[in-house]
Amino acid sequence: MTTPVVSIAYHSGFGHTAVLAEAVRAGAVEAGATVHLIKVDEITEAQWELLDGSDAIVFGSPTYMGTASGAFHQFAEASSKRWFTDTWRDKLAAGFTNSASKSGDKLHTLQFFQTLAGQHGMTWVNLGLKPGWNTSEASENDINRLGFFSGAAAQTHNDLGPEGVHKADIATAEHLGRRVAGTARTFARGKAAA
Ligand SMILES: Cc1cc2nc3c(=O)[nH]c(=O)nc-3n(C[C@H](O)[C@H](O)[C@H](O)COP(=O)(O)O)c2cc1C
Repeated sequence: MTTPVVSIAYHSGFGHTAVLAEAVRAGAVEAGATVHLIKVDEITEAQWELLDGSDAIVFGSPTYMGTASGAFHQFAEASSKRWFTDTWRDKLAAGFTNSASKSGDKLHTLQFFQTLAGQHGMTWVNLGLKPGWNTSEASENDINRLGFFSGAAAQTHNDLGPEGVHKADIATAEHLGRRVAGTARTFARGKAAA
């Protein structure tokens, strides 16, 4: 059986987004992937090489001032070294973010990830879930309760620590991990058969 390699390249200033990174990892492991969890603000040369050897890279960052954090942007800029050599071309990419407000302009962070993936020639894997919590009978505990399509989005109250990350958002991030791992396996099989 093909074992996909999924890397999660993320930043978390105060630990909330790290909870989601763990959830993406758990989902991808459940779907049979080998997973590397990489903190982009502490990334080593060996970890850059892990990214280079991955089938899929999942980008994760809190939303700060309506975009990914400065630390994530620094990583994105540093990835230009890979852009010159097309090292990430045709890998899969996906993304997740967390912020304090229900919207908080999180969509812009996910769109930034999509642009980054596009610049590298990567193929974007969306969330693949219908929106939750959008009828009178729906619940805030629904998976994809914030109704995003392009990636996994979470909202954590400003006055709560990482233990306050919403269970539905954790489930949404786990789903993304499973989806990326499954898609990576399908692509790997397709390449092998081509
Ligand atoms: C500098 C800064 C900017 C922020 N900007 C936003 C924002 O634009 N929208 C929002 O909803 N929350 C914003 N927040 C709140 C964070 O997104 C929120 O606290 C998040 O849970 C932090 O995740 P982390 O612990 O992984 O860093 C901001 C927080 C900081 C520190």
